[in-house]
Amino acid sequence: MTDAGTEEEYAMSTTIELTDGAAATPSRLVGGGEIRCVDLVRIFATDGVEVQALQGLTLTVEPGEIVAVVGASGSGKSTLLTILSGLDTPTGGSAVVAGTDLLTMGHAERVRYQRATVGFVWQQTSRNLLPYLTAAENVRLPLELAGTLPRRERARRVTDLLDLLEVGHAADRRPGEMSGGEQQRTAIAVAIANDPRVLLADEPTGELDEATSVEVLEALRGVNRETGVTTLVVTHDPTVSEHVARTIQIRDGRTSTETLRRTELDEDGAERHVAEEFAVVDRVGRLQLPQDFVQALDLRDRVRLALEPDHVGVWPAAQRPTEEDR
Ligand SMILES: Nc1ncnc2c1ncn2[C@@H]1O[C@H](COP(=O)(O)OP(=O)(O)OP(=O)(O)O)[C@@H](O)[C@H]1O
Repeated sequence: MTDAGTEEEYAMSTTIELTDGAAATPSRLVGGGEIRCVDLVRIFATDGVEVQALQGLTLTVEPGEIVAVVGASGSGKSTLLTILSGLDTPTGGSAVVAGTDLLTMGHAERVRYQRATVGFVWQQTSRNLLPYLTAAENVRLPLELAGTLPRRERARRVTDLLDLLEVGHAADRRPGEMSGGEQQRTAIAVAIANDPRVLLADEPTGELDEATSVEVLEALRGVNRETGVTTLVVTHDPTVSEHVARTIQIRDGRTSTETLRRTELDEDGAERHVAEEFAVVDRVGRLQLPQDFVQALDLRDRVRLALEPDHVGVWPAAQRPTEEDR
């Protein structure tokens, strides 16, 4: 057998163990970023039992981007958002948002971070708005607390924000007198009142019906486009990917795959929506295959691998690839 033959034989018979979830870091994501988490770990210990809610999660969101993080129940979405909002501290790894290191910030910096750097929209409409204040008063409150905008400009700012979120008609209504969608759109106005650099939304459509959810997701997208605020939406709803250019899947406390959407013009000048799926590769080369790929080929335990000049082939271990496959 020639040397080349030996190499080919080696490539053909290489197998990898399919472990349950590999850490994730596409190399293009290891740059700067307005939100940057690297190998983020959060371990909860209750009654002597440890739960690893985040198991080395890596993700970067560039300034001005809107990104959705999607995952099943228990995958670590809320844990991630709670850390990014400064309400919880990770066990390990690093998390930097708008230049603030979330692992080392002190009390005063944390308060400043939560008041000025990030805005939040939570799932429970009741958590976002004070029930005894009108929509306009709710939006005005963070402006008064911050005190950065001159008093005479606050009323104009409130009107502009309510108009941007298309809830100007509800300015004098209390949350109990508004629909769920109107409440969440008002909540977005509250969250961006002080012009934060980053907007975080945790299941913002969780309590809404399908049509209203679309309305709220489009409102988030509109705000991102109009103001340039870097936006991270966390949800279990996979249809969110139709509303944002980048969706990151989270599985077992790690980012696993990404879907990128873009609009192209075909030869006739007509718009065509293209979605591409990427697996996320970490610094040591681990990647998670998408669950539907694993199921479609019944991949389990180990798979056959082959390195080709421009791609890597993956086959069920029992199947030998033909020249055509490769
Ligand atoms: N305070 C806590 N103490 C102990 N375990 C926790 C705590 N918070 C979260 N967990 C566990 O960490 C894991 C991730 O939880 P997390 O709430 O982040 O998931 P999620 O993706 O937001 O789920 P859901 O969509 O159901 O809200 C789960 O196994 C959960 O039980």
